[in-house]
Amino acid sequence: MKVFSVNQIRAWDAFTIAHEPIHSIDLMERASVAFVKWFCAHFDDRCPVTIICGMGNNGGDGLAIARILIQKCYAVQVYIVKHTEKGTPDFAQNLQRLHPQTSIQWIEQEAQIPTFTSNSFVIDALLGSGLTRPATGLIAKVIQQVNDSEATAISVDIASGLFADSPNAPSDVIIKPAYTIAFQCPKLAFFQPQCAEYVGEWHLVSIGLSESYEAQTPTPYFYTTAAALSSLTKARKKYSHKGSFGHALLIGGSYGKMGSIVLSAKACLRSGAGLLTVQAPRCGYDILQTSLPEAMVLPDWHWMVNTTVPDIKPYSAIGIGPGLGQDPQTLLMLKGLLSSLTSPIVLDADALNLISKHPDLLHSVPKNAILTPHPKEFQRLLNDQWKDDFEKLAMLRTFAQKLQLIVCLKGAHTAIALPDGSIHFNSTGNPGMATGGSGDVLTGIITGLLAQGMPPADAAIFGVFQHGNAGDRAAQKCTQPALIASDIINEMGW
Ligand SMILES: NC(=O)C1=CN([C@@H]2O[C@H](COP(=O)(O)OP(=O)(O)OC[C@H]3O[C@@H](n4cnc5c(N)ncnc54)[C@H](O)[C@@H]3O)[C@@H](O)[C@H]2O)[C@@H](O)CC1
Ligand SMILES: Nc1ncnc2c1ncn2[C@@H]1O[C@H](COP(=O)(O)OP(=O)(O)O)[C@@H](O)[C@H]1O
Ligand SMILES: [K+]
Repeated sequence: MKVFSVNQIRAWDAFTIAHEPIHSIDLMERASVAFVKWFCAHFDDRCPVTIICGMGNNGGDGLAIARILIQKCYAVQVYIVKHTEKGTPDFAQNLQRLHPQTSIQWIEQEAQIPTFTSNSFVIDALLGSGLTRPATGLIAKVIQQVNDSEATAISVDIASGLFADSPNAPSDVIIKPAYTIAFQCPKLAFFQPQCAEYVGEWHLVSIGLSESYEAQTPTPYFYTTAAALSSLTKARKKYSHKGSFGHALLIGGSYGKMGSIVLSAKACLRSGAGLLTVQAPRCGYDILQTSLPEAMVLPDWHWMVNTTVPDIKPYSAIGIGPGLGQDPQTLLMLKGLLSSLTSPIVLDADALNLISKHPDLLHSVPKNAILTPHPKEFQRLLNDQWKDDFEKLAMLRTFAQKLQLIVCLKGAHTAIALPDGSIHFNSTGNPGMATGGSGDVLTGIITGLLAQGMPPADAAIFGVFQHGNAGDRAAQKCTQPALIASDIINEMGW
């Protein structure tokens, strides 16, 4: 799914209005009906609903939502903040459409701001994607009052005061909703850690905007959905054999850190690789052979760390990094490996940290190599610091484009930057996965997919998605706090 900027979303609305064709007031109705459908499916009519409206189209949505909820027997109180003389035409029309007996209160001064009770829902329709400056004055006071209350806030399209495509200042006043119900497509802000408390749990509702506009309008940003990946899962042919599914090589582990490479190795096999060889220091030989009899082991002559450049001819993909350590001899091995590469590679953890310490190495990383840093590792690779998450994203994009690499910046909504300048935000995964070893599992999965011949960009996007999916299934079984990396492996399968 494409992620559009506010300007593109506005053009998308206009395109739909002109080409469907549909009146803008009817499009607003469609949006409001979609919001109410979501709301009624989640909350019954026992709790009072307060709707706070601005005078733009977001406020117009709020008024239409009020009308539809009243028809459905919800107890609704409407407040309108008079922040301008004249509302938009669709706001005005929806105000007219409200039943004369609807309880409407205009807020023209601070004393008219209500207190919001803890058992109520506050539907936030003050400001939407038309935000041009931070919220101030009366609107900011209303937002503050909502945030100070214990009411459950639900934002229409986007939290009031939150910029969709650019960073807010830390002092900006923004609704902190429990939920955001966004129309048609997510906003860039939904994927930024710094916006988390201003987004809450977000859901998309379709309002039937033009499919042809979506298809023909370019954007660097995408949101990965299961539907978009369905063509990547292929049934195995009846006469296929282990040689049909590639031979992966994983290099990692060091004394005290053998668990990492064991986790990667298990995940690699579960991703469907036909054969797996693990190169590890000799101290890991018994550990690997015992814990994972399905894998072959290539013991390094060194007892504690990896030092030997492997003969890479037999392997269709290589993954290096989990538990690797940063011994000077390991560094030499990594240098040798990078200079002899012919197959696709995943670089993770200490392989990335070694490259950070020896930045010249970055230039021997081949095109389309997949790097899987968490934010700290990425910051070390960049040797630079970002001001905010939007700048981090821009830096990620430039880095991947300039070096022609695939970079999976891990975390909630892992951002996968491709050499073509696109960024793909993941839609699966949960905070239960914030536990040691989860990243090692991902390295194994992507290496296994590469070994089977999946193109690197697909392997990164599909692997990250399936890793999160398995993590979600695991969390459902054992709860997020109890989840450990092995549970992700046990839930793998697609
Ligand atoms: N046909 C459409 O365009 C549709 C629009 N929809 C709704 O329309 C919203 C966007 O509507 P608008 O573009 O009218 O934008 P808003 O409803 O966000 O209102 C912005 C208006 O307030 C002013 N404003 C901006 N920042 C302000 C601030 N900090 N303090 C006070 N006033 C401020 C702007 O100058 C503008 O006039 C979407 O978020 C969505 O809720 C939906 O109804 C779907 C269809
Ligand atoms: N809050 C979260 N939501 C979703 N996924 C998460 C979250 N925290 C961590 N993860 C995922 O778990 C993995 C953690 O990787 P990493 O930090 O490298 O861990 P480790 O080095 O311990 O293996 C990444 O794939 C990341 O996307
Ligand atoms: K809003």
